[in-house]
Amino acid sequence: MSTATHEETLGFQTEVKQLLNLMINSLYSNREIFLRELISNAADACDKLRYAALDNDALYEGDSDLRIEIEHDASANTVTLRDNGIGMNREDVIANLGTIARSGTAEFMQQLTGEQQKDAKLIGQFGVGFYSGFIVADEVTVRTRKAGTSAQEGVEWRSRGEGEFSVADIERDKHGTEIILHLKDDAKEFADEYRLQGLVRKYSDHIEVPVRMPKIETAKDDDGNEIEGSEVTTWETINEATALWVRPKSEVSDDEYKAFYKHVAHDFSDPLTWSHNKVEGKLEYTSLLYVPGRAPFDMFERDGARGVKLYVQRVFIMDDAEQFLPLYLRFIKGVLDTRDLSLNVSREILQQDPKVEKIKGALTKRALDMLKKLSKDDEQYKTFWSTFGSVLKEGPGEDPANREKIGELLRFASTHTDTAAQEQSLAGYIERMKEGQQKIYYVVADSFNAAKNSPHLEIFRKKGIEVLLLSDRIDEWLMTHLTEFDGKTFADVAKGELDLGDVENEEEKKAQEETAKAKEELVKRVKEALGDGVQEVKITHRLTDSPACVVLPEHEMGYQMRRIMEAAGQPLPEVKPILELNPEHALVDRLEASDDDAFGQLAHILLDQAIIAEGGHLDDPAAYVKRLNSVLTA
Ligand SMILES: Nc1ncnc2c1ncn2[C@@H]1O[C@H](COP(=O)(O)OP(=O)(O)OP(=O)(O)O)[C@@H](O)[C@H]1O
Repeated sequence: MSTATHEETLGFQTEVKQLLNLMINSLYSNREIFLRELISNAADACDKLRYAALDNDALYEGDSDLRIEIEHDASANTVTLRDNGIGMNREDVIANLGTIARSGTAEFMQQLTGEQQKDAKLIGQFGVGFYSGFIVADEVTVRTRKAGTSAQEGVEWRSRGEGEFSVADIERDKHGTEIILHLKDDAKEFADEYRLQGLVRKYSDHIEVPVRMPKIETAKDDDGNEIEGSEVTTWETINEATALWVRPKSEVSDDEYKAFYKHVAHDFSDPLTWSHNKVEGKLEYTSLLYVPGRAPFDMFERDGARGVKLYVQRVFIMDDAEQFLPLYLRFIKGVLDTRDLSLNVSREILQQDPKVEKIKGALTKRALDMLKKLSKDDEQYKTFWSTFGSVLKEGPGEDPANREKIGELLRFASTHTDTAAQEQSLAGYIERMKEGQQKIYYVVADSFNAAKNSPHLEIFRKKGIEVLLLSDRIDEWLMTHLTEFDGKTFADVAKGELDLGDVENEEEKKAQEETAKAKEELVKRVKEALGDGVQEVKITHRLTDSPACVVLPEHEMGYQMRRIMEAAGQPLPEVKPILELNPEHALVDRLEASDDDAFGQLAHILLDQAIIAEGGHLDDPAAYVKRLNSVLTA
C-alpha cells in the first residue's frame, strides 16, 4: 500500500454524530444487519457502474465481472468487504461518508426521543446505511477509487465513529471500494466464515451480484500431509446471485418459477399459477405472486403466516409482509421487490407508509386478475375454489372497492345442477336468467340438503327460476356485503315479500290478489290462534308442495347467522316469523274447515313444521309432538 498524502481530519456533520450515537445504542440487538447494509451499498455501486458503463465501457477498466468479496481475519479481528463497483473520489467520500445529504434529516433527528425502542423504529424508517458498520466496529477504514480515474486518485477514509474522520489520497490500482471493519471486542463472532456465509444467504441470496468468499486449499503429499506453501485461494460464490423476479418473464421457465415457489412458500407441491409483473412509474416494484395448490395448515388462524416476502432493491427485508395484501387473499405467496421503501423499513413503519397502501391496492388487483385468468381453466379453478373459496368469500366484506371483481370469482351451488359442488358463477347465473327476471335469488341454510329442499324454492322450481344454494358458514355474512353484481341485486328467497319481477304476468298477480282476499277470514283466524308466536300471517304463492313456510322480514338477520352468533354466545333479540300459507294445499283446506279446537292444534302444527323445515329449533318440541299425535289419532 502506498503512503497516504494530503491527509486531513474533518468533523462529522451534527446529524451524523446523532445518528451514530443512536444507532449504536438502539440497534444493538439487531446488529447483524450491518452486513446487509454494506452488501447492499456494494451492490448499488455495482449497479451504478453497470449503468455508467453502458455509455462508456472503458469504466470497467478491463474488469466487467462485477462482484462483492468478503474476507475476514480472525486473528486481526477484521471483516473486509470489497466491491468493484463505481467507487468514490475524494469529494464523494467527504460528502457521502461525512454528512447525511438527505433533505429533512435535521427535522428527523428532532423527532428522536432517546427512548431505545421508539428510536429503533424511527431509525429503521430513516435507513442507517454505511454508518451501520459502527454497530460492530470501533474503527472503519474505507479505501476507494472512482472508476475511470487514475491509480493516484484513490482515497482512504478512516474513523472511529466518534465525531471525526480523516481522508487522505492514496494510490489504488483497482477501482471500487474496500471497507475494513475493525471489530469491537463484543462483535468478534462476525470474524467467522460460517457466520458470514449464513448472513449472506439470509439477507442477500437474491442480490444478483455474486457475493464471494475465499476458500483456501492446500495440496497434500502422498501421506496425506498438507504441503507448506502450497495454499491456493479460490473464490466461492455464497449467494444464489440471481434474483429470479428481476429476470424478464420470457427468460424464466415454468420449472424455474415452480422451483422458486417451493423455496418461497416452503411447500413441496407445485403452485396452481403465478403472476410476474414489473411496474415502473410513480410506484416502482416487481411482484411475483403465486396461488398455492393446497392450503397451509394455519389458513384459518388469524395470526398464521401470510403475506409476501419483501425485498427492497433485491435485498431481503422480511418474510410474511402482510401489509401488502388484504386478509381475504392471505393464501397468496410470493415476492415483492420495491425501490419505494427504505432498506430499514420495519413492520410498524409499513403500517404508516402511504406508499404501502398504494402497493397493496396494486397487488390486490394483480392477484384478482391472476385468479380471473385461472378461472378460465375449469379443472384448475375447481381445485382453487375447493381449497380457498371460503377465504375469498371474505372479500366483498373486507374490500368493497373490489366487490365486482371478487364477485366474478365467486362460485356457488345452485338449482341449475342441484349438486353440492360450488361451480356456478354469477355471470353464468345471469346468462340463464328468465325473461323479466331482475334479481339473483339465493337461499341460505345450514346444510346443502336443507338449502336444496327448502320450501321457499317451490315456486322457483315451478317457474324454472334458478336459485343459488348457500350453506357455508360465511355465506349469510357474504350476502350482506354482496348486494349487487353486474347491475343486478340479490334477493334472499326466505326474506321479505316474494318478488318475481316480470316473470309473473298481470293475470297471475290478479288471481293471487283475489285468492288473498278470499282467504282473509282464514288468515285472521290463524293469527288469533297463534297469537304472539308470529309477526304476521299471509297467503302465499311461494309454495306448491308444502302447506306453509316461515319468512323473515327483509332486513332481519337470517336464521343461519342467528344460529352462528348464538352459538358464539351472543344473545340476540327474539325475532317473530311471518307465517305464509299455501291456499292450494289440502292441509290448509282442512284447517279452514276445522272447528276451533282442531283449528288451533293444526295452526300450531303448521307453524312448527315450517320452522323445522327451515332448520330452526322449536321452543317446545314436546308440545309439537303431542299436538301432532292428537291430530294423527283423531
Ligand atoms: N461501496 C460503495 N461504493 C460506492 N459508493 C458507496 C459505497 N457505499 C456507500 N457509498 C456512497 O455513500 C452514500 C451513503 O451511503 P449510505 O449507505 O449511508 O446511504 P444510502 O446508500 O444513500 O442510503 P441507505 O440509507 O438507504 O443505505 C451512498 O449513497 C453512496 O453514494
